[in-house]
Amino acid sequence: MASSSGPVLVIGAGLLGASIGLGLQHLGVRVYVRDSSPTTEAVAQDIGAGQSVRAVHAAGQTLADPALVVVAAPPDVVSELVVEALSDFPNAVVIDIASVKSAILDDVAAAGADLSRYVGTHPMAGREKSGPVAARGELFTSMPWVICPTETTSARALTTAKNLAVDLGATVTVLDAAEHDETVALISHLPQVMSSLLASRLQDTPLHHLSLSGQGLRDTTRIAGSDPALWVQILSANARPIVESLYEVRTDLDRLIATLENPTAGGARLDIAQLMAEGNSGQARIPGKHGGAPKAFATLTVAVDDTPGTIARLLTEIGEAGINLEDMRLEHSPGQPVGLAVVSVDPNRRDELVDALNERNWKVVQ
Ligand SMILES: NC(=O)c1ccc[n+]([C@@H]2O[C@H](COP(=O)([O-])OP(=O)(O)OC[C@H]3O[C@@H](n4cnc5c(N)ncnc54)[C@H](O)[C@@H]3O)[C@@H](O)[C@H]2O)c1
Ligand SMILES: O=C(O)C(=O)C[C@]1(C(=O)O)C=C[C@@H](O)C=C1
Repeated sequence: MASSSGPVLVIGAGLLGASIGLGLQHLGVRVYVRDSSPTTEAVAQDIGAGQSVRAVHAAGQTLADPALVVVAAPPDVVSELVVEALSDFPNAVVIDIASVKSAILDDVAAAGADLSRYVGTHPMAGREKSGPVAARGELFTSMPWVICPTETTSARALTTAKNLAVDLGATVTVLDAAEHDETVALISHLPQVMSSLLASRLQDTPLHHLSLSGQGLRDTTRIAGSDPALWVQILSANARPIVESLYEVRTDLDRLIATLENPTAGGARLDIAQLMAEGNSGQARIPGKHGGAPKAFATLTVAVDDTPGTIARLLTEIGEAGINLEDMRLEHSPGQPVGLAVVSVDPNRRDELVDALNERNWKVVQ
């Protein structure tokens, strides 16, 4: 049962707003969705993320007073929407979920709004896609959700924000806004910048070269597909800590360039090995699954026909074998009508899954 009580008004019914709406409605919490785009608002209603505010008004009905307002619009407009919501709904707790926190808090405070009912938050879950069509009610399951209260935040506002995160399956971490911004500069904003910079190198690469790309390039460029309009706002609102990280990257890049300019010089190979080893040790520190200690999963590779519905059938049959899928990625061989599904599972259940898939005539290749 949900701890959140409705109605919840979600302002900004895109990827994040509609995902929150979907998750809450699934728990039986009543949600309204509002968006500056009438079409987005209608789509969010159609996918089940909540009742469109325009549709409520068009039916001559009035909106029930929301207990919680979630501002899920792009960072640039969040503070004005928070201030407006605090004034329009004097009994509601108002939260936002933007990817930057200090600038928004400063603007809300500068507007003289009632800070006791406002909490800045940030779910550390998302996708490289925008809009309600990409929304998923399970987006937040087992993912961190940062909550940034201030000295003036009321106990009710803090509890309401925590309940929302927990209801949607997330794990709550409390940080102040400055520590949040410094942290995400390194673990979220720098990765986005590096992925975009890398992918921008590919703009003039001939297609027959790109068609040779393996999983490495796909892994490192997935988020380069993110919405530029959103990231302009995120990067410019958190510029200082991002610049600090970029200086450190520049030092490493200068070091690598100098070494590779003379790769046979004494000590050059050791320096390259050190840079790679430093990467190994940083990468090993990233927890495998959120909230728990890093865990090594066993993988197995299944050849799958490149036909509609095959992956869905594979996932269903893994589920029917009673084995929890921890991760999965798809690899494609250029020009081949088959793909490779690389499936990660508990090492103790791997052999059992291989047997179950073989019995069902799947081709387990590794
Ligand atoms: N995309 C992610 O991975 C991610 C993850 C965590 C947090 N966030 C944060 O969530 C927020 C929304 O991001 P998103 O990815 O859902 O973007 P999105 O583009 O999918 O959705 C944003 C929606 O806000 C609407 N909007 C814009 N101005 C508005 C206004 N004045 N009033 C009402 N609606 C308005 C847009 O029409 C759009 O539908 C951002 O603040 C972002 O920083 C994003
Ligand atoms: O997986 C992704 O698409 C993301 O990068 C999501 C991600 C992240 O860095 O983790 C991106 C920005 C948001 O503010 C929160 C989540």
